Amino acid sequence: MFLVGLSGGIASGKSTVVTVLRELGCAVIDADVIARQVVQPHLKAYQQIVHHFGTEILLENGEINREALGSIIFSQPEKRQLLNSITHPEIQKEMLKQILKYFVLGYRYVILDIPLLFETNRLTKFMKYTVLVYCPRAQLSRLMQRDGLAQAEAEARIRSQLPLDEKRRFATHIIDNSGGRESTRRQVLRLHSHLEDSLDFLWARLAAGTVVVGLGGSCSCYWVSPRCSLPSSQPQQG
Ligand SMILES: CC(C)(COP(=O)(O)OP(=O)(O)OC[C@H]1O[C@@H](n2cnc3c(N)ncnc32)[C@H](O)[C@@H]1O)[C@@H](O)C(=O)NCCC(=O)NCCS
Ligand SMILES: Nc1ncnc2c1ncn2[C@@H]1O[C@H](COP(=O)(O)OP(=O)(O)OP(=O)(O)O)[C@@H](O)[C@H]1O
Repeated sequence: MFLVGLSGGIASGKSTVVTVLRELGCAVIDADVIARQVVQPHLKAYQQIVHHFGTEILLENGEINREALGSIIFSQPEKRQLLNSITHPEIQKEMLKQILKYFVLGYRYVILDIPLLFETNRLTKFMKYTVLVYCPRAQLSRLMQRDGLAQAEAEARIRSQLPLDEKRRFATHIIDNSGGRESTRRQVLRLHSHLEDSLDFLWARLAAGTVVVGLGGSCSCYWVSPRCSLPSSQPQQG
């Protein structure tokens, strides 16, 4: 199995791209969703956040007030680093669990939607491909419209991340989401064909097979070969 990192800037269109990839049957792990799960009350990250940011960032029901926490961290870089240092290790642990789940299910590749993939660049070395969803000109207006933010607030959020033009340098593939949704969809279809055609998953399987063959003898060869010959990205039965 190989990993594909998908990233972009805030409101650059990652979720829009992921929706198409999911329709095509791809396995996608969404770091934003996991980031919400790991701060549920009574989990370790939640307790650390309350300890450092105080009970002022809680809603009446005890959950984290994301709007209040967002206002703090997008205007104060040192608080943002603090929040990242609390949440990112928990997010990465959960991502690893989900990757293993898809591996066991037989997926040939998994797409990891990670907004800060290029900022926390130690993750990129695990990715076979890195895809950037790019739309520098439309980003600000889409962000303001989607989240109902004033221009200054939206600009602060964009500034809290590496500029899209710098991220371009790290990406193996670019999806330009500056135009209409149909143009983006066509680019996603091309990316999907490329991933489906990729034989990189074979190396991991052959390596795993070699180890099993070495350990277990001839029946392990049978375990390796049928899976290698199946073309679909979908989980393979049996
Ligand atoms: C600050 C929080 C509470 C705001 O929550 P909210 O529901 O308003 O936004 P949401 O989580 O949907 O994030 C929206 C986008 O903001 C950007 N963003 C989120 N956190 C960060 C951050 N620490 N630094 C820079 N950009 C960020 C990303 O582009 C993300 O896609 C939340 O984003 C959070 O807990 N962030 C820290 C965890 C994190 O780094 N998440 C990003 C995925 S690794
Ligand atoms: N090609 C497009 N044309 C017009 N609007 C678009 C296009 N792509 C995305 N949008 C809109 O722009 C906004 C941001 O897109 P989306 O939510 O997919 O970005 P995102 O990168 O997942 O954002 P975030 O990381 O901040 O959650 C949404 O309101 C979406 O409907």
